[in-house]
Amino acid sequence: MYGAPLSGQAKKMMLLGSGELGKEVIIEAQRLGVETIAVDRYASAPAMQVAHRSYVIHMLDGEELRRIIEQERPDLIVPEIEAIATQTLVELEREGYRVVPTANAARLTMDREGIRRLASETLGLPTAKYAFADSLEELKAAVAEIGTPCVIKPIMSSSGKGQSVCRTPDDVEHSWNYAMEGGRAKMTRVIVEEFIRFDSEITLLTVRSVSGTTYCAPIGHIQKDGDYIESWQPHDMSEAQIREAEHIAGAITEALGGTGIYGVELFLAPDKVYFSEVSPRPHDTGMVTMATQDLSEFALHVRAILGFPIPSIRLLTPGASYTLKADRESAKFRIGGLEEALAVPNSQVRVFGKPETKVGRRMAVALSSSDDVEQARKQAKEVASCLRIEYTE
Ligand SMILES: Nc1ncnc2c1ncn2[C@@H]1O[C@H](COP(=O)(O)OP(=O)(O)OP(=O)(O)O)[C@@H](O)[C@H]1O
Ligand SMILES: NCC(=O)N[C@@H]1O[C@H](COP(=O)([O-])[O-])[C@@H](O)[C@H]1O
Ligand SMILES: [Mg+2]
Repeated sequence: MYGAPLSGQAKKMMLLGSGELGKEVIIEAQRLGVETIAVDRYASAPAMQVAHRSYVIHMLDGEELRRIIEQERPDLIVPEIEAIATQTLVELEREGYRVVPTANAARLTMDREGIRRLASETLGLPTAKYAFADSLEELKAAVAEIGTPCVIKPIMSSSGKGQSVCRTPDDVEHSWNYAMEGGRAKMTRVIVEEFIRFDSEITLLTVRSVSGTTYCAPIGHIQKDGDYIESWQPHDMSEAQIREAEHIAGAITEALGGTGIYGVELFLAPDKVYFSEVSPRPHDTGMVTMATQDLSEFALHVRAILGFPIPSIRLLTPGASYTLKADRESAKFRIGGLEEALAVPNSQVRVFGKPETKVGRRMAVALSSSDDVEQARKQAKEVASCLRIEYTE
């Protein structure tokens, strides 16, 4: 039971991170009458444009984070990105605040080391071989141990930032410099991972709610330079692969605990399913669920974290998503081609409303549905190809 937004008796949700995924979370929360507060490092972020209030703070600064949380006293603190002062969230949770799904899940997934050690060393889940390094010298030794090709990533980064494939020992220095430029926090540690030659990769959206643990139909996706380009649902998998994928997703989400949606990323190799990483929140490749499921991943997250039941999740149709990315930096641009894009049948577009473009920044996504998943992929790609960014400065 809760009162109307802004009445003083409302259920208050504070989102830490206000990008395209958070925007949809806020919309779903408002559909259930929740008061919403959006926080991010820059003004006019997508979720801020639909929230009741917003704040611009440096979310890696524990003091700033605590100040805003104590001022607002939200019922739910919902991390939307990894780069947050998670130690402060752990303390606030101890003091009685509710962090989604748990402060410990946010802490462990904030850096690749925490979640990788939990998955591999504590739970014994299959992962690529890995090692960590804090300097170029250590990285050379780590690459020699793992072998080439290998993948090198800052331990704190997302959407492929600072990530590169190291093909020969001669590439190590370049990979190190690239990781140092791309990492989010002032952290120099990197992870080196064995390069997995997978046939395909998926996100298994896993929902933990009062109704138990439920798995959405697997989402296949293609990534370029560590960032997602297109996704589709369902992805064709054998029974054995589905069983193994659900086993891995069940184990990692059980260990992280709490309620909400998790995006479990898995690599499908001919004879093995590998755990890659997990988001304790909606996943970018899961935007496709806005076109395919009765409850999108955002609706599921909100329902689960509010403690409401999720008796069923229905895949209504196969579907696909395809991203629109910027190719230069600009604060003056327009997004065009919507007339042509929306003329493609069974298709939709989400324009995120980000105030600035950057090289590789995701600005919009095309969504399509069809009885046939391959047809849906073609349509989504066609829709995205109609969209264009016109830079006016
Ligand atoms: N060990 C690996 N072997 C082969 N490919 C890999 C490996 N690690 C990562 N990749 C490729 O790079 C992509 C991005 O990697 P990863 O998910 O670790 O990065 P990320 O920055 O956390 O991305 P996001 O935040 O978008 O999930 C993977 O989806 C996969 O396509
Ligand atoms: N893979 C993670 C992911 O997709 N996160 C989404 O991108 C936003 C940041 O975008 P920006 O870097 O363009 O500001 C985040 O706020 C989240 O919505
Ligand atoms: Mg990933």
